[in-house]
Amino acid sequence: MDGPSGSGKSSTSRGVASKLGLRYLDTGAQFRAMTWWMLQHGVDVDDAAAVAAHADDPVLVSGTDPAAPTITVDGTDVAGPIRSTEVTSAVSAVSTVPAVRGRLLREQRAIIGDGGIVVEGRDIGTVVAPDAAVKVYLTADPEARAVRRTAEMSAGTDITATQQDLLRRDRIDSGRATAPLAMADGAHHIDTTPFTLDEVVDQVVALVEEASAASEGS
Ligand SMILES: Nc1ncnc2c1ncn2[C@@H]1O[C@H](COP(=O)(O)OP(=O)(O)O)[C@@H](O)[C@H]1O
Ligand SMILES: Nc1ccn([C@H]2C[C@H](O)[C@@H](COP(=O)(O)OP(=O)(O)O)O2)c(=O)n1
Repeated sequence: MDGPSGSGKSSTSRGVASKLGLRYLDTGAQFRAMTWWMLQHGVDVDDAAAVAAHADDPVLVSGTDPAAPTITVDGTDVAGPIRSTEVTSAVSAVSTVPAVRGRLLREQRAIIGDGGIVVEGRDIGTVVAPDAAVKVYLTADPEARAVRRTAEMSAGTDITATQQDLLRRDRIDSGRATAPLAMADGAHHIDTTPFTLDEVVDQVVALVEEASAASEGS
């Protein structure tokens, strides 16, 4: 499941995984955890060489229960801190560093290798798991994405500023040389703007059921 920020990847992926009894991996949380570690250790996130030099230092553990996903860095629970505005502002820069992507790619494939999982991010269908049984690319209008994100934040958060940050990250995530955000070959595109979360979950569950019926029939 790929798509830009606020398109509904996390909530849809968790809903689909829960309904189908699958595991769940939020790769954005892994990039955020790497970014949190860099900021904690005073690494200049705009210095790609400095970030690359520390790419293998943090120890990340991702819990894959869709009802209660977890993430720790060096044994510390960082589920809250990785959503801070500081991490959100810095995460696209850290995500452009090939050493960071390479390290996380290895860990993502190891987790996926255990089978039965919904994985969400920016490059899952294109790079991490191009042979996935079902690939989904979610989008939503920028206004809808900003309204959804702002609703999650504390009262008084400015929708215009949130939308500007989403669009800034879209530009970096889509324009980077390594594994840019892009729709994978064979992906199903769902524009979630007019649909409720439950409707999108049902659409994706139907795609998975169709794919599994087709593979049993072949
Ligand atoms: N189809 C939808 N309609 C309305 N709100 C949605 C929909 N899908 C997700 N949301 C809400 O939008 C917000 C952002 O969704 P999220 O799943 O975190 O997006 P992403 O992982 O793509 O950034 C969440 O508060 C979520 O509950
Ligand atoms: N597979 C991935 C997942 C996320 N990233 C990067 C790009 C995103 O701006 C950040 C954060 O991702 P995340 O999915 O947490 O972002 P949102 O919650 O949608 O705002 O990580 C990536 O480069 N590749």
